[in-house]
Amino acid sequence: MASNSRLSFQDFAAQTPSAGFSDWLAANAGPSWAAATDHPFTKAIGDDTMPTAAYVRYLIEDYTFVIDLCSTLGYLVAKAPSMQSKAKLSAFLALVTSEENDYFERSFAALGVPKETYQTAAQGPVTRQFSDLLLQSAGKGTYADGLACLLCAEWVYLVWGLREAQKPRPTHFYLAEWIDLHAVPGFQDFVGWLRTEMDNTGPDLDPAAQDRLADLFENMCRLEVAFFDAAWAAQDGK
Ligand SMILES: Cc1ncc(CO)c(N)n1
Repeated sequence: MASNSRLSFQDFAAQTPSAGFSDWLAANAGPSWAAATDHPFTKAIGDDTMPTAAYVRYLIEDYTFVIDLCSTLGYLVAKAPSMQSKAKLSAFLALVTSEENDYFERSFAALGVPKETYQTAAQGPVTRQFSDLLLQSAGKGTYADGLACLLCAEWVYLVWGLREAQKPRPTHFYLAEWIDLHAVPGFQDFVGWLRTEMDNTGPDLDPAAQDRLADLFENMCRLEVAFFDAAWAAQDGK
């Protein structure tokens, strides 16, 4: 929705007093939010119907994204206003650089992707846009700008992860563990904290800054969709 036709946070909060700033961001992103969280790629993970070539394409792109995600978290640790916020963000950074990195290494080994390939892969156009948006927002924007982008990326993954976690786990460990990484209580807590942090930060911003965050969040949703599409849509060809 263009910013001139969007429901302002003030009007949203007046209509829905129980909702927070993060609810406004997701509601504003409407169709893109739904397309990202319901993407067929995510359902194929849980249904164990993922074509191997599509998952390999996805994982190689995602590893380049995750490296940039770690840099983004570094920017946010620097900009976070309190020790508590720095602790939450750096704990997540520690997890991504250890447990999640280990997941990638084991998955690439199982899928026969050599180290040289995934460590030096050039980003495709969608991943580059995606990483640029995250890095620019967190690096050059305000703490709230970077937070809005990170919230979108992690919340989208929590929503599909929790939904797919209700199905029996796929047999391939790299599919099963990708669901669990995004559905375990620790990840639920982190996304819950991101929402609370956004809910505490957003309402005090001026309306122009609030609109900027809504644009960032919506653009992130669109890029999440494009990211899944890029791995998924090419599957017939390869
Ligand atoms: C594209 C993308 N978005 C979000 C996440 C969750 O960190 C991820 N791994 N990849």
